[in-house]
Amino acid sequence: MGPLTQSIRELSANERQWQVLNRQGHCVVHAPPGSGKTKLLVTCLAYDLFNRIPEPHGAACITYTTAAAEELRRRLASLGVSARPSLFVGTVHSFAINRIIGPFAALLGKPELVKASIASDEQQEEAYRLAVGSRFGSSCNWKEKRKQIEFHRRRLSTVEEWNRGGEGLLEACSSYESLLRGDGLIDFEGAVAAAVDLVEQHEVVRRVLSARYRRLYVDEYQDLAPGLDRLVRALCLRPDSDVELLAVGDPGQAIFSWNGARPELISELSSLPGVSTVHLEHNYRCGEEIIRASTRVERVGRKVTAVRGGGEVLAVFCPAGFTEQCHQAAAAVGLAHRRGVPLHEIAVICSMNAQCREVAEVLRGAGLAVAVPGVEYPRAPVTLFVESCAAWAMLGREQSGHRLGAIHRRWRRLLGPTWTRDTDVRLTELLVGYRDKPVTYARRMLADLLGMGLRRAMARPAQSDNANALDRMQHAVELGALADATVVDLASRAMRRDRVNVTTMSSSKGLEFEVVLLLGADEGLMPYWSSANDPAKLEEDRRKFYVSVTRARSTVKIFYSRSVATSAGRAKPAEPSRFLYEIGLLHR
Ligand SMILES: Nc1ncnc2c1ncn2[C@@H]1O[C@H](COP(=O)(O)OP(=O)(O)OP(=O)(O)O)[C@@H](O)[C@H]1O
Repeated sequence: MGPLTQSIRELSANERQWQVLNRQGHCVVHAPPGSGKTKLLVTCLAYDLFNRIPEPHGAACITYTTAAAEELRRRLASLGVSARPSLFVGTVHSFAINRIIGPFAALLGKPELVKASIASDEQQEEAYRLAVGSRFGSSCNWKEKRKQIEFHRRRLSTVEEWNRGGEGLLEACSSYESLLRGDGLIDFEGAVAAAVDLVEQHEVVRRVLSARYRRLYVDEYQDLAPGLDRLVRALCLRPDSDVELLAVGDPGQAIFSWNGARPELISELSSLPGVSTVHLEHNYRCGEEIIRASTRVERVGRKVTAVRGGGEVLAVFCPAGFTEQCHQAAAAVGLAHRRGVPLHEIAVICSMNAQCREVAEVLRGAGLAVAVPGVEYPRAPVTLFVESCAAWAMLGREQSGHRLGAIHRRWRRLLGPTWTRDTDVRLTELLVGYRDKPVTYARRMLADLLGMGLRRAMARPAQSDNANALDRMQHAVELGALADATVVDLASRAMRRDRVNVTTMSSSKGLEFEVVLLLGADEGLMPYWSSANDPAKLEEDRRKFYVSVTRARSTVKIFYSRSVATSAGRAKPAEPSRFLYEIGLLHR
């Protein structure tokens, strides 16, 4: 039986998933953790492409982060879906830039958009500093103002909302955008806003997109800012555009409202005429006890039924502080591993990147292999490409799940106009060559790829984000934490095999592990100091805790110290996290 048939057969055993596979018209799926949202979305897309969307038509599948998009592509490939020009799988930014602005801006007489390059982090920082300084004076905390401005830009706020946000904010935003425009630049927020405008204002854009992408699939709807919601409404819910929508999400896992997301949009979407709603309730991932404990923390109040029995949730007190938590976590990893749990089935989750680095150091010191995705270098298309090259080269297609065809397509996208067929041949020869060499360092492989045209391609302005990620990867493999890493190490990062995953609570979203070790469960970190008096932020921290706990299949250990480290590094007494009481592990 092929993998798609197998997946469809599994869905058929669940009445509600089956209903979604056979839906007619727009459908919104609300579903708790582990209930198969992603599996359902990907299986529906694969099934529809084979059975309901004849070529040359296609579909668009949109999610929030590059890592989530990568996971969707991987799962689609494993179901036998191959690329077609009218199939888009990626982030909302990428859809806005490559599938809306790229094809339509010139046609509609917007030369400034056609020529604009994506601003690098440094260029954005410089423009924000200048714009905020000129409106609020140089003594103003420009980073704080930048956060506020970005929030409103992602929200596509109205003038009233901007004004409610604070005096002068909208002016500073206009001057930021005009500084970028003056330099021929645009940022992701600007690109999404421009794309929304093109789709909403121009019937021709809606008609062409509707013909090309017959169906639209959206993952993690609760985390997407209004920009995507506006695109969805314009493409799916207006009389002159008839793209069929399948959206999945969970307001109980919304953790990006601080960033402009509006989790209530998925419920609003559900209530629209012509949109059917399905609530999933079986959790296939977590043992029964984990579901019972986590349900005490979340506030959505829905029914979740366990498919698996067992599961354990424990608290571990480490009175000597966070460093002791790291050592205890290393011991817990060792114990689980000795009991037969592979290292990649163990996650150590912290609230901040700095803690991830600290615990990663301790784990490495204990002789454990560690993956800290996104901390040593960002997960961008180019760094994921390098990892997948290593995986294919060292492990082959069957074992790695990475296909040469997909690697070539990414290579072609990255090289852009500098790509030639010959570069595909050279890339293949290079990768095949590593298999015969005894040990090749990751820095050598990166140097080879850079020399084969990657460096030159990164000089294009549109690649500035990739270029930045690649610089950080280069630094990590030449001088940083990965200086001794080999191509095999890079391969296992792509596979996430045989190494403990260290990740932040936010980045743990969408992942699943046998064992989860959650560190830093003290007031001040969980929830954050700044959330304690802000009900909305407190709820978001609670949801992050809920997301982290529900990553585990069988064991969750939560570490606390009754103290937190100050910025000066001193231990300050703190209460255990209130979530430890709510989940039922501590009692007052
Ligand atoms: N009908 C099914 N039969 C068997 N297993 C299933 C079924 N549906 C989902 N699963 C399994 O449940 C697990 C969770 O699925 P998936 O990752 O798609 O859930 P999710 O809802 O996206 O989770 P989360 O929101 O927590 O990230 C996976 O291991 C998946 O294979």
